[in-house]
Amino acid sequence: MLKIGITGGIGSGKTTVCKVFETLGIPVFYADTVAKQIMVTDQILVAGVKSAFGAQSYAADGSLNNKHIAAIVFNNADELARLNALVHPAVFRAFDSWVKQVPATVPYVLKEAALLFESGSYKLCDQNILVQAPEAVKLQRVMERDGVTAEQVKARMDKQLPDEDKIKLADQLINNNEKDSLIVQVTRLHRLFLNSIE
Ligand SMILES: CC(C)(COP(=O)(O)OP(=O)(O)OC[C@H]1O[C@@H](n2cnc3c(N)ncnc32)[C@H](O)[C@@H]1O)[C@@H](O)C(=O)NCCC(=O)NCCS
Ligand SMILES: Nc1ncnc2c1ncn2[C@@H]1O[C@H](COP(=O)(O)OP(=O)(O)OP(=O)(O)O)[C@@H](O)[C@H]1O
Repeated sequence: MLKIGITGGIGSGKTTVCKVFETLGIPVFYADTVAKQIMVTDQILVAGVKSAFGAQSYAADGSLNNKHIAAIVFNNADELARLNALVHPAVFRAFDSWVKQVPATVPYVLKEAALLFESGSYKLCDQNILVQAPEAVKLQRVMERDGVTAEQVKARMDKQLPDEDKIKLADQLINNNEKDSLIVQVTRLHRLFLNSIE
């Protein structure tokens, strides 16, 4: 079974692209979602996050206070590195366990991660896809989706590797702009991955 990494800057549309792969029966591991789940369920991680970012990192019902943590880490590179060092190893382990339960008949799986290249996890994948979109389109999409300001989105964009660097590490590109069809591009890659294992 092939492991295909898929990434893209904030608002590039990587989750949207993954939903198209899911309609073709391809299982997707959503690293960002899993990261947030284990930050609530893994008690060692919970203790680490509280110790690094304060007890306010969690609400009284135990849910994650995303806004509190985001306000700290996206304004301070050292704090972000501290959070990444706590969370990323646990996400790597969760992916390994997830892959083991995928039926052997499945030809390939996708690992969707915002920080695939930055975290080094792309090295453990057989191929990596970069989803691209123009900066202005990404900014507008996230502002509309999350109800946040341009400055808040830019603070995250600044913490991610620029597309010109990601392109050098990617094996496949998907253009998620207003003119290229996602379905056509996903179908082409799906055939390519199936052919590569025949
Ligand atoms: C800081 C947190 C609490 C903010 O939560 P929030 O609900 O606002 O954002 P969410 O997790 O949905 O992420 C939205 C987008 O923000 C960007 N982003 C998230 N974490 C990071 C990060 N560590 N570095 C750079 N960009 C990031 C990504 O583009 C991501 O797709 C959360 O993102 C988090 O716990 N991040 C650390 C874990 C992580 O690195 N996740 C991403 C890769 S596994
Ligand atoms: N081709 C498209 N046309 C119109 N809207 C789109 C398109 N692709 C994505 N969007 C919208 O843009 C927003 C961002 O897309 P999505 O959540 O898939 O991006 P993402 O790369 O996973 O973002 P993040 O890094 O924040 O997790 C969503 O509201 C989505 O519905």
